[in-house]
Amino acid sequence: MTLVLDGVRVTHGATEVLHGVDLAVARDELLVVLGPSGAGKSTLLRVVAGLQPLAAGRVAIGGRDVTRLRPGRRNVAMVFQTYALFPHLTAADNIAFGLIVRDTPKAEARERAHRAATVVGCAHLLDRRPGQLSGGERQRVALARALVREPDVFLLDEPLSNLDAELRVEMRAELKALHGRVGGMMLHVTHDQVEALVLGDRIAVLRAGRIEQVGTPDEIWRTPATTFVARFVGSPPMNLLPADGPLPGLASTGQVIGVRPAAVRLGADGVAATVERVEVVGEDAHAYLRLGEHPMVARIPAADRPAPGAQVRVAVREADVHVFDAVTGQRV
Ligand SMILES: Nc1ncnc2c1ncn2[C@@H]1O[C@H](COP(=O)(O)OP(=O)(O)OP(=O)(O)O)[C@@H](O)[C@H]1O
Repeated sequence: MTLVLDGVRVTHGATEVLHGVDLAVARDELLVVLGPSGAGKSTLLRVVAGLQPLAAGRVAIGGRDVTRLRPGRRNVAMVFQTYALFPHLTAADNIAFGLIVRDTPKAEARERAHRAATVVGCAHLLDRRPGQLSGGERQRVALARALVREPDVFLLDEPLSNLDAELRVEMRAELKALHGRVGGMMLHVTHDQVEALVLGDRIAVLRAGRIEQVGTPDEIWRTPATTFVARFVGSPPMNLLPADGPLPGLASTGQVIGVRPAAVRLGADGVAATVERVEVVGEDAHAYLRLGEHPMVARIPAADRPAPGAQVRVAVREADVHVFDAVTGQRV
């Protein structure tokens, strides 16, 4: 079972929002679509769900061309950012709803709803209505509702974004564990790079309707294909400097060098820099430096941080340098 998008183009009037997207999701793969707001992530999910007409291209699930199939005939289930639960129905009825409308006998629907709720850890909440549930509990009910239909593809549209930070981290881990238990193809959309790195078997980075890179979290992190990916994944973002800038000899003219903040070393040797400001984030500090006209940020242990205004020296190991083409932004 695979999901394949082939040359998918979507237009809204004169605006093209997906420019010929090719993407394949393997059997039992959790693929995260990562990109900034407006990149076309939700549109991509809607394409798979059958909610979005295509200007060109095709969608196949398990070798079957579903491009022209109605949403109800595709065997996909979507979990929305807002959960979209029916407020007047209990959790049990919300979960069973998709089965009931497909004429599943009531007793069987209840039984399957209970099983799905047990898998996601909300079996004790089945008699409550959405208004009596917390955000995280609603999230579980929405997941159970998707799960109960045993879909070929799960589509998750920023399902964690309405949760507070602590719960988001907890549900993120649970979602990954859930996928480990139930398998199936999951397409999970987020603009949160940490979520993508933690959750994804692979990540597709989407920018302005085009896929910039598809790879494992490790590949995306270690070998970003473009300057966009390099800066979008990582916080603070990767430093980019011209090859003939303050750290010469690391690349050729016409190239850009990239250095992750954690790879910037402050010490006795190297290029002179001024500390403009310092942010302390728990054990870490982000030192915002200026090397002549070029800004640079270093991530260092908070205990070693210099004072604002201090003069420091900056060194970078060659092995830590990423090189990109200055014009195309592509990795060299
Ligand atoms: N019905 C529409 N008519 C015109 N433009 C639209 C329509 N729906 C979406 N768009 C545009 O298509 C682009 C992609 O939207 P989409 O919602 O897919 O982005 P996204 O990456 O999911 O963003 P976000 O993270 O903010 O939800 C945006 O520029 C948006 O303004």
